[in-house]
Amino acid sequence: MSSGIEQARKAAERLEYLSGFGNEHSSEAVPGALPVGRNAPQRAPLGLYAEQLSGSAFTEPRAHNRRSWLYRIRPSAAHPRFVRSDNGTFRGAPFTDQAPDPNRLRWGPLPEPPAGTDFLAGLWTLGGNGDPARRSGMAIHLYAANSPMAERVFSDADGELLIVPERGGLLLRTEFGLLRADPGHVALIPRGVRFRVEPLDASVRGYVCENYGRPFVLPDLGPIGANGLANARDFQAPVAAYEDGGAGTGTDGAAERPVEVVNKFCGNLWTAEYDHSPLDVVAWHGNHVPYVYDLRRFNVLGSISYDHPDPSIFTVLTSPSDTPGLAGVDFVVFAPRWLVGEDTFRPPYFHRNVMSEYMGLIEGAYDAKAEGFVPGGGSLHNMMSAHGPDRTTFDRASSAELVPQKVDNGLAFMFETRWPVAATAQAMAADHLQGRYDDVWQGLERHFRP
Ligand SMILES: O=C(O)Cc1cc(O)ccc1O
Ligand SMILES: [Fe+2]
Repeated sequence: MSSGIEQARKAAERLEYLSGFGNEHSSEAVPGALPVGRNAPQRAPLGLYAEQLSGSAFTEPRAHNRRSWLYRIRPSAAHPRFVRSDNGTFRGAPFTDQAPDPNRLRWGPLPEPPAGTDFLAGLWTLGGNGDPARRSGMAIHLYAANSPMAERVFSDADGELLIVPERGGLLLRTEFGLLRADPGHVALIPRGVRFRVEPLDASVRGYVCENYGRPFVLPDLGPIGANGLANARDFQAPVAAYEDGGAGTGTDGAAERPVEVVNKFCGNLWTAEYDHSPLDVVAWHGNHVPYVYDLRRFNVLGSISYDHPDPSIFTVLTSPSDTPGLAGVDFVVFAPRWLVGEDTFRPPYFHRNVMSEYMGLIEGAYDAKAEGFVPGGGSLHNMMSAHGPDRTTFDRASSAELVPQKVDNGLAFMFETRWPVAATAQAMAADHLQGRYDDVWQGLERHFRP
């Protein structure tokens, strides 16, 4: 095992977390670092600089207002000029490489990248919609990496990042502290928050939803009641931890080393070389914070009589738009559950949807597809494209004996967005784009006997 992985695993052992979604959390890595009773005392404790990070306009209603106060060794303003750097395979909206494609598309997993590829270099954009300069829309990325972001840090001004590991665990070192995300967990890095990723395994892979729109929140529960779906207390925010010096330093007074800070801004990467790590926040409080969530804690609800409910019942997080019920993007999980519907076609039904659906698979299989939809791969069923069970699944489910059935052989998810997803040129040219996806719906025979 490489010493990088060993170090990351050691740091990821027994992490402490703060529990709850959207809370006013607070944390200090050094006792007394957090000011009491005010945000900006004349002199912040311990010689720290006070700084606000605003994730919403100052004046947004309380229910949507997001900001955190950070108490740091250097103010974020102390940085040199950013210059454009190569975007590589990490692309931003507007996605105009290709005309948006109405066809059903499916990809296999990303190939293993060259040795020395870190999370940032390993990001590969499949497509998206909207415009980060308008703070609306989303992008779908995959990542494959095998190296730590050793001396570099990333932040995304364009949106928040929902990271969905599929293979291998990640240690996320953020301005707010450390998070661990293994396959089956998701991690969220809010807009503008600086972080580094260190793999906990030799080769890591997964998905990222970049949400340019309003921050993800828990969906309303309506008649479901006060509990269910993703429970707020299962979201975990980090406790304060800081680097004093270069990236990876944790001790007081270590020599400051240069750190490359990469910022994604309106679709492009910009880089500046700092003379210290910007992960130097000793204490913080607020509600604009990163978090992790274990998808296995999702409380799956469904039909206990008949029919297959719409998958909105599986929404973990939603990014609302100005139209009630119409999400910029929903994050939906298909977690282990019982199917008991009587006289019901139990797998996902055939349908055409005004919303666009990107699906990925974290492990196992998905109950609408017998084969070809594999962990690390993904499918895109764009606005109004006809999709549903493949032929094998249709035949099987149409004649299955309807005893109670546990679906527990996989963990799939969906990024469902209000606008069509335009794929990037690299996604349409990729070797791992499956050429004959349409065939899964071939041979669905005519059974009509009037
Ligand atoms: O597999 C899909 O296409 C996603 C999906 C799942 C489901 O249970 C119902 C509708 C739907 O679009
Ligand atoms: Fe669908």
